[in-house]
Amino acid sequence: MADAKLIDGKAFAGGLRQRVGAGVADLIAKGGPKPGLATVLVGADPASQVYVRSKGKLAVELGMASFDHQLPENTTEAELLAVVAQLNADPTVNGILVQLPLPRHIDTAKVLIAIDPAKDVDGFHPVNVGRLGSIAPGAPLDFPVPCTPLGVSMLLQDALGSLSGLNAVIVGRSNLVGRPVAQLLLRADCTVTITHSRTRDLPAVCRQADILVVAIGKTEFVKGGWIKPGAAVVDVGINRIPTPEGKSRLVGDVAFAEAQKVAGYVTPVPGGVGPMTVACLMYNTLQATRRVAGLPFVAV
Ligand SMILES: Nc1nc(=O)c2c([nH]1)NC[C@@H]1CN(c3ccc(C(=O)N[C@@H](CCC(=O)O)C(=O)O)cc3)C=[N+]21
Ligand SMILES: [Mg+2]
Repeated sequence: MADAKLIDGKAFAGGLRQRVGAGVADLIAKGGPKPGLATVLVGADPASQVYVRSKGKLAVELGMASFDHQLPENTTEAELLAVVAQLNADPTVNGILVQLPLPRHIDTAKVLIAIDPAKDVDGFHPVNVGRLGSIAPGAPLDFPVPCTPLGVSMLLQDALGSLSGLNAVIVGRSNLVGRPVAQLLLRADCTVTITHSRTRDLPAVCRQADILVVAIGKTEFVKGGWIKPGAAVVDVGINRIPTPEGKSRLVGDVAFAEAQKVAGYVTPVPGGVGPMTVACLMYNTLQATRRVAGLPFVAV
């Protein structure tokens, strides 16, 4: 069988970013507000600093305002909640992203519920989780949807066209990825199975999948023999592993070389889902700004 087609997330994200940039220019040209994205990072984790910086940089490239808040590791929950309240009240801020994970002494759920749902560009507020959890098949996504799952569904729709009736198996049940991916694929009329660490005979369940989405956080966990020939495999994993030269490289949750021999489509790591996450954050920030300006929902 021929090797799988590569799903080029980096290229698709480039196009999406361009469309978002055009949407920002159009909004401002019509007298609308300049979209503003605030990122909040607690602590000095170097990888998190890189992500937050790249988000701020991209926002500015697309014509948005960027507000970066770096707080020390020992920030109290009350102090973080005060920052969130200040951003909620600031009319120049349309999107708020609190980088996760937060330090252990802070209650993440308490922080996420404090974010104004209209500014919740991660889609993690319970109101937005509930909207996605009760969406009708094919109904418009006219509220913030978690960025990585939104990116996954865009890539699948671009690669496969209609997803109607396909068997989708999701490996991983996190609130950040697995569950919202399941909701989006159910909306797209897939038959959805969510698997996890207690699933019996996981390889056999995976082999039923026309669409296999893997978000489990374990390096090269899914093997080639778990994949149905011709399936579309989306690898959400981002595992940083050391190289013999003392550097590090990114590896996914799927054994890529094996998958490539069996699958019909596969996303690479890096260059697959990761760039879509950041582009979808920009998309959500534009859409949040259009909504406060009272403009109708249009997908870009
Ligand atoms: N509130 C919140 N929202 C998030 O969306 C969020 C978060 N917290 N915490 C951390 C994770 C991680 N994350 C990534 C975004 C982009 C890439 C990305 O662009 N990856 C590139 C490679 C980047 C590199 O080389 O390091 C790629 O896969 O090609 C990766 C990871 C967003 N996250
Ligand atoms: Mg996100």
